[in-house]
Amino acid sequence: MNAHASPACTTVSNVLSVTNCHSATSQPLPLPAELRRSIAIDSTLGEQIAQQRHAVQRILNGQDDRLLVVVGPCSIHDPDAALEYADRLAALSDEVSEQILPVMRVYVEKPRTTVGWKGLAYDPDLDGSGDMPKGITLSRELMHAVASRGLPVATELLQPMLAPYLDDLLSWVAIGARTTESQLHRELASDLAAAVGFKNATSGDVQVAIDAMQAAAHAHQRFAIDSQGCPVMQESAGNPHTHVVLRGGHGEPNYQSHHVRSAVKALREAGQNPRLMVDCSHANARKDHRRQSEVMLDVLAQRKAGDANLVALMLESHLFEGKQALKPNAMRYGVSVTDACVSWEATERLLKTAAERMC
Ligand SMILES: O=C[C@H](O)[C@H](O)COP(=O)(O)O
Ligand SMILES: C=C(OP(=O)(O)O)C(=O)O
Repeated sequence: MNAHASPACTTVSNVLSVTNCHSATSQPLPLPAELRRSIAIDSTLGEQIAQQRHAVQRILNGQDDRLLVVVGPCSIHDPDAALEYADRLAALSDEVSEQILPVMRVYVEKPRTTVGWKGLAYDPDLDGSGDMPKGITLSRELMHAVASRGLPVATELLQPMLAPYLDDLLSWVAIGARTTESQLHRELASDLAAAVGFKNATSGDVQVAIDAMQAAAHAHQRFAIDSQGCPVMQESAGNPHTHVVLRGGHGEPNYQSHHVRSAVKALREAGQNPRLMVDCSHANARKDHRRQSEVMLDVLAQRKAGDANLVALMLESHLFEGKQALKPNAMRYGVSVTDACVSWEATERLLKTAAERMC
C-alpha cells in the first residue's frame, strides 16, 4: 500500500484504487459505428470522396499540375457559419477548378500551445462544459454536410481516438506542428486512406516532418479503438501519400526559395516525395493574417520560375476578417475564435489570383 495515497484514492475497503485518482467524472461517448450509421455516407458520397482523395494524391504525385489549396477557418466554432462558408467555397471551386483543387479546412480539434479552447469536438458550447458526445456528433454532421456540398474535407487529426468517428469523410489530413514528432500520430497517418501533410515543428525543424513521412510510409502494429469501441491491435498498411507542410517556426518564415530548396534537398536525400505544401499562415505570416497574401504570391512566383515541387498551399480564411475572444452571448458571426483569418472577399481574390497565375 502506497503510504502517500490520498483518502480519495482508496475504496471503501481501503484498497488502493488503480484508477486515476484525479478524475472526477467520466461520461460515455457514442461508438464510432453508431455515428457512422446515423450520419452515414451513401454510395454516391463515398464515390465522390474516393475520387477527391485520388485527385489530391495525383497532385501530390505530380500527375496533375493543378494547385491543391487547403483553405478555411482556423477552427470551426459555429457550424452554421461554416456551412455558409462551404456554400461560398463550393461555388468558387467551380470557377477555379481547372487550375485549383480547393479543399475546405473543417478543423474540429485545436492543439494549444498551453491552454485554450480545444475545438468543436471538445467543447461545442464554447463555455468550458466540454460536451464531447455533442461535439463529435456535430463534427461528423458538419463534415458530412460539407462533403455533401461537393467539397473535399480537410482536418487536423489530433486525438487518435477521434479518427474512427471522422476519417471516412476526409480527403486530406494534417498532423500538426506540435504532434509531427509523435509516434502515435505517425502510426495513425500510416493507417489513413487520405493523404497526410506533416507540418514542420514549431521550432522550424523540417527534418521531423521528413522523419514522420518515412515512419508513416511503413506498416505498423498499433493500439487502436475499433468501430465498436473495443481496444484492438491494428495492423496498418503504411501510407505512401504523405508530404511536408512548411509553416515557419519560432516566428520566422520558411517559404522562401532557399528554404524550399533546402527542404526539397533533404526530402530527396531521405528518398521521400519532394512535393510540398506551404502554409501561408502561422509563422510564415508571422501570425499576421494579412501577410498570407504576400506568402502566397511569393510561392506562386517560385512555382512560375520553375519550382514544380510547390504543389500546394494552405490559407486560413473565414467569412469575416480577424479573430475574436470567446465571449458567451457576444460573439460576432463568421469571425475566427482561434488564429486570425482573412475575410471571404480576400479569399475569393486570393484564389482567383492564384488561378490566373497558374495559367
Ligand atoms: O492554428 C491554430 C493555433 O496556431 C494553434 O492551435 C496554437 O494556438 P495557441 O498558440 O493560441 O494555443
Ligand atoms: C494548428 C495549426 O497549425 P500548426 O500545427 O502549424 O500550428 C493549424 O493549421 O490549425
